[in-house]
This record gives sequence, structure tokens and C-alpha cells, in this order.
Amino acid sequence: MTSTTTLSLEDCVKADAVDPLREFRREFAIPEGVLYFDGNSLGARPIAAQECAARVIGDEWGNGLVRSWNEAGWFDLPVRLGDKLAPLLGAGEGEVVVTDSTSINLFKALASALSIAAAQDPSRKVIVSERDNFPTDLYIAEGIISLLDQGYELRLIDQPGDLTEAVGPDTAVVMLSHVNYRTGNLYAMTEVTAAVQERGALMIWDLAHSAGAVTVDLSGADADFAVGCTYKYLNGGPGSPAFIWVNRRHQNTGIQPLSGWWGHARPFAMESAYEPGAGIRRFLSGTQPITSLSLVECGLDVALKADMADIRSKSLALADLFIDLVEERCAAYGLELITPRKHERRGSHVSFVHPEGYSIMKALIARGVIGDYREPGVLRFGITPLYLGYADVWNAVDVLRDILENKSWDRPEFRERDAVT
Ligand SMILES: Cc1ncc(COP(=O)(O)O)c(C=O)c1O
Ligand SMILES: Nc1ccccc1C(=O)C[C@H](N)C(=O)O
Repeated sequence: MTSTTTLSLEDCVKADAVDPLREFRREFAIPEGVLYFDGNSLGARPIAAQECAARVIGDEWGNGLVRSWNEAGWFDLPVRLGDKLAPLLGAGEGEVVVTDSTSINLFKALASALSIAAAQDPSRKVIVSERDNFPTDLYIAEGIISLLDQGYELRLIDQPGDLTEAVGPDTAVVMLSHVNYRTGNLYAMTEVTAAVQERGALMIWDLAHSAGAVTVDLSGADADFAVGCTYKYLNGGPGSPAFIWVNRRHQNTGIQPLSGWWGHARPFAMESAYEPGAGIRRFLSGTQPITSLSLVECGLDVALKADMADIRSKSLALADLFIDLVEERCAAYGLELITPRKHERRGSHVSFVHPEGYSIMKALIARGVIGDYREPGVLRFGITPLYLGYADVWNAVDVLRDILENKSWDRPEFRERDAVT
């Protein structure tokens, strides 16, 4: 699609007809009348998930009972799924486990990274991150700082461009979201990792908004740790277990403070003292939610059938189209784009600020265009190339234009705040 001329719905229908990913939509259950632009919060359900849930609950749990830990491969599932996910992260076998939540994995990664940094140079006491990072990342860092009580401090940058200046001889670890949850800013992983490591610090990436959405090359960047979730672009289901990647050079060196029995060298020896297992298994803590974990495989199987390069180029094209259409058709209504336009700086969602953003998003949702709202004033639209097309983007912007033109967002029911936005 060209991105400058006046765009019609017909152009979009034509683009959909030649889209190499068009068949993937059939793999997802999306209700009639819904235009789903929130796969960056909760991915759509793979059709296969229902059958998988029936198998896990009916056969594996119902018939297999406790035997399924061995016979259905439950015990090895975090590692097996980690190996399956690895190619989407540019990672190798034995480097990823699917387990716990992103917050918990970040706790493990940050604690481990700090222990490694302290062994190299105990005078490094600063953790660098950004003020605009997803709040849980900053809260987890605060928690570790107070738990360790060794004089660590958090240094927050206000702009991506301020990063290199903020990382110095006092820095132990840099912890950033690869794609920013609000703006969609994308860091250059390889360059940033190199700059951080040159300054003697370790690099942790949060890939919550990257995995399955943008091309990621953890091995190529030679990062230190990474975490992320499976419920967004990997379509694992609400609250599905997250992942942690640990560079092989760190797997057997740092402290993993959530030293539960699943990370023990011999879990079923039932020894009274903890002895960490070798390799990535050390980053497991305790028993996993097997039903939820099993469903992660359905999303992975779909994602692995697609070419990540096709996903990325369609994501950029759909987002370009979204931005162009909003600028062309909604110019009079005060939406301000806060997502970088440059492809190399943009993840897979598009965000606009508007003083009435909350009410506008609720009005959109009432019309079946589902995005979400983030403070302050941000309307956020996730771009998921496996189940969104060009005509969907056109139709969504058409509804947005109509809501803005008719001020139909201006109703008391659209002002009422829900617990989850
Ligand atoms: C960058 C980022 N990190 C972490 C999280 C959340 O982590 P958790 O799944 O532990 O709630 C999110 C979204 O919820 C996120 O966008
Ligand atoms: N886990 C959730 C539970 C409920 C509602 C939203 C979320 C999200 O994932 C939000 C997302 N991380 C965000 O970037 O805003």
C-alpha cells in the first residue's frame, strides 16, 4: 500500500486479497462485529485452544490424573515450550522457560543480574530504567532494592535518547522495555545492548510488547537476560505463563532467589538443602498452572507457522495505514500521535493522545472497535497482523471519525471508569 495518496476502502480490500498472512485469521475465534485492536493487551483465542483445553482437562487431568506429570509431559512443559518459543526470540535451545508471570520473572532476572554485577564490581549500585517503563518493572526494581538493602538505587531516564548518558561506572544493570507499552517506541536492541555492556553493565530486556510482534534477536544482540509475556501477541490466553531467557554465560553463575524445588538439581530427591539445577531449569521455582501453560502451545503453533518477517512488514504497513487514515480523516478533532513514525523506532501498536481519550475509547468499544486506554489520555490500538487486515483498519478509523464528528463519546456512560481500562 502506498502511504500518501487518499486511501479508499477498495484499496484496502485489494491489499487484503494479496496479503500473504490472510489465511491466518481463520485460526482465531473473533466474534462477529468486532474489530479487535487490543491484541497488545490480550491476544485473540486460537481456535485450537478449545480442543486443547478439553484434552488437558478431560484426558490428561480427568483420566491421566497424577500420572500425567510423566505421561502427558507436564513436568517438562516449561522447558519444552521455552524451546519452542526460542526461535521467535532469536534464542537457542535450553535458554528459555515458560513459567510464572512477567513480574516474577523480572524479579528473578534482576536479582540474578545484580548478583552477577556485584561479583564483578560491588561498587556499582545503580539500576537504570525509564520513567515511562511499564509500572510493574519499576515496582519490582523498588522491591528488590528495599529487600537487598545494600544501597542500590533506581535511575530513571525521561527520553530514550538520554540512555547512554545515564549509564556509567556506577551502573550495575539496565532494564528496559524493548517496545514501550504506551508510546510504542522500539529500542535498537543490538546497539543499546552493546552500549550498555561497553559501559560495564548488564542488559535486561522486557519483551512483553515484542514477542510475536517484532523481530527479536537476543543471541545476535548478546543481551544478558530477557522476560516477557505470552498473553499478548503470542495469544496464550488471559494470564498465561510468561517467559524468561537467560544468556548461557549467566545460567549457572547468578543467584536465583526464588529457589523453589522446581529449580533444584534433583527435585524428587526431596533433599532438605537447596542445590540449584544446571541450565535454564534453575529459573523455575514451583508447580506451574498446567491448564493455562498447555494453552500457550496453541498460540505458539500458529505464530511458528507464519514468517516473522511477513508479520513485521504487515504490522508496519497496517500501522502506517492507521496513522495516515487518522491524519487524513480525523484531522479536525485534535488527536495527537505519540508513536514514532520511523519504522525502526516503532513496535506494533499505535497511540494517540486526546483530552477525552477515555470516553472516546469507551465509545469505540461500544461500537465494536476494541482498543484500550492508558493514562494520560492515550488511545492505544494494537496491530496484530495474524488476525487484522487492511479493511479492518479502514473500518476502525471510519468508526473513530464518526464518533469524533458526532461527539457521540460525550455521554455520561462513557465517562464512568471501569476497574480495567
Ligand atoms: C512491558 C510490560 N511488562 C510487564 C507487564 C505485566 O506483567 P505481568 O504479566 O506480570 O502482570 C506488562 C503488561 O501487563 C507489560 O506491558
Ligand atoms: N495483564 C493485563 C491484565 C489486565 C489488563 C491489562 C493487562 C495488560 O497486559 C496490560 C498491558 N501490559 C499494557 O501494556 O498495558
